[in-house]
Amino acid sequence: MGSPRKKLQGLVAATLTPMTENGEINFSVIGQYVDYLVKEQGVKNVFVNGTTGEGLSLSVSERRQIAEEWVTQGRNKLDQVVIHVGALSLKESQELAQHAADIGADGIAVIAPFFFKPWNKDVLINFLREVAAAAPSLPFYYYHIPALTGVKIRAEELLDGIQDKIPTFQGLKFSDTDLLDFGQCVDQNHQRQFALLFGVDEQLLSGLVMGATGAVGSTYNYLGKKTNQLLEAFERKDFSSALSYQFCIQRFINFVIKLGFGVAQTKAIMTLVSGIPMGPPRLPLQEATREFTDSAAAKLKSLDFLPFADLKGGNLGAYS
Ligand SMILES: CC(=O)N[C@H](C=O)[C@@H](O)[C@H](O)[C@H](O)CO
Ligand SMILES: CC(=O)C(=O)O
Repeated sequence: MGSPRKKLQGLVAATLTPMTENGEINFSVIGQYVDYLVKEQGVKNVFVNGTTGEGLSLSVSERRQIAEEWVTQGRNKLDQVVIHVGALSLKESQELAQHAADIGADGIAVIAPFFFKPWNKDVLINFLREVAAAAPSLPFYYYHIPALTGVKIRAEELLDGIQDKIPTFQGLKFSDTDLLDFGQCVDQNHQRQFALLFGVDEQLLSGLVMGATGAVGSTYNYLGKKTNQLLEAFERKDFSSALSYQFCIQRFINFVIKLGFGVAQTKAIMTLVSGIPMGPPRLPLQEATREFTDSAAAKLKSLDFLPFADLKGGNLGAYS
């Protein structure tokens, strides 16, 4: 603690919370899950107990145990384990923040409270500051997801001068499609001290062009390898290949969105692709149907069998 930390970069998988058929947390597969992400997907950072992890549907005790399991199983395997500690109760959020520090997590993230909502930037910052102060040694990330929280305070406004108020502020997880707002976050991050992590997987390439320093998302659980190829192509300025990868990812996400896509469906896809049972989601989410899983499986298969070279003659011709 206290030593300068490595900046959070590259892909960060928003982890699912494995559950048994009885709706209990299935801690026994988290070790396997870590190995799968690292070895099969090339993903070495995780974001635990967020949207994808059904964090807001879990008890505080469950959240603590899950965080602990990821930190323990991830030791010497993962680069960073960031714990989402947002809650409607400031007290619970502080408890989780302190717990994350105690167990040796690498950072904490917080969403805006979404029942009684902060209606301006100052109120939101006051709330975030109180949580961050409960873990003064841990990097703090704001998790901007206005479509789910209903808190639409712009991220670029929040970022302006934030380190004076929250000294541990280290960055942002930006889960919104407003590239003006995101671009203005990047623009004011002159010293590049913050991690600006893009959170809309189907639009990652746009986020990268706009200056994202990394990405957090649900699809990196099972499309991490493919997305890493996108990142590599972008790094070497091979934008034609980067776009091919993005389109391939979009074809899949577009397909499942039309069938109805959320955390329950992500659990079904991950179970299918990784072989690790993620189980059903917790109410109010409903388990994915067999029909969904079969269609998603067929789509994944067809995309994997389509080599990127074959795309060149088609709609990507103009870019190659
Ligand atoms: C609302 C939501 O869950 N967003 C996730 C992260 O923020 C994304 O990773 C999406 O699941 C992904 O972009 C697919 O739409
Ligand atoms: C996508 C993401 O970051 C989350 O599930 O919280």
